[in-house]
Amino acid sequence: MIRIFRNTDELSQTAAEIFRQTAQEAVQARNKFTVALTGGSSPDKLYRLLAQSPLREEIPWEQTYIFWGDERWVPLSDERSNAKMAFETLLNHVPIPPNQIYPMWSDVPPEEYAQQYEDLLRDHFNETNAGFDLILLGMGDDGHTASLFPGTTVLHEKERWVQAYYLEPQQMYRITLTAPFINQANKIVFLTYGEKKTNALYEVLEGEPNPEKYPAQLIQPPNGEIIWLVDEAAANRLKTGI
Ligand SMILES: O=C1O[C@H](COP(=O)(O)O)[C@@H](O)[C@H](O)[C@H]1O
Repeated sequence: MIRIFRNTDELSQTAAEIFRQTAQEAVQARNKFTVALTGGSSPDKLYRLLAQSPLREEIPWEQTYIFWGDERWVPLSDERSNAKMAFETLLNHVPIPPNQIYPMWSDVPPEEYAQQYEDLLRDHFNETNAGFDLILLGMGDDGHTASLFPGTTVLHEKERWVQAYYLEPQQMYRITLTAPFINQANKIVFLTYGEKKTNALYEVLEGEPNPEKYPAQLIQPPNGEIIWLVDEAAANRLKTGI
């Protein structure tokens, strides 16, 4: 499903509403809500909304478990850290038990840590016997999502849930959930806005299949729901929904 908004306020408000509703439904069904956060700049407004009344009081934070879809391999104090941004805008302001928040740390070698994070996820989901209730994703101007960048070997991963690799153009390690694992989620919500994303959004949603160049095309949950929340600027070249 693609939903197009006039501005980022309306888009973020809808994303916050989906978050609230999904959390409440998951807790009702399993007494637990498990979500993977996205990094980058796109979720900033959403996170701030979730931390404010009335949504703050309506979300079952005590039963919420927070993971990340990807991370830049930097310490939590680094401005580029996806987790730092989420703590500052959201997690420091809501009553989630700290032991239910799982940032991707950078204090052991990245490949080793990727395996540890995968083990953590496998333990978590073995207990509940369910996939993520919700994965939030952004999309870069180049069509990457999470840390699934164009032309990288992680795009071909079939078995692993989490992988780390050196991203040469950015001269840094990245750690990311893999596409097959993301696709096991019950619900995936993309937040995509701004005219810089117009071309990539068109290619991902309506262009020829080419996930090597536009990795967000890999995100197609066979059993889950996928919702693209986009603004008019990003949707400018789309035929669908306009
Ligand atoms: O590097 C990243 O970029 C994408 C997109 O970021 P945005 O600033 O365009 O929203 C983001 O989804 C990902 O988590 C992040 O690591």
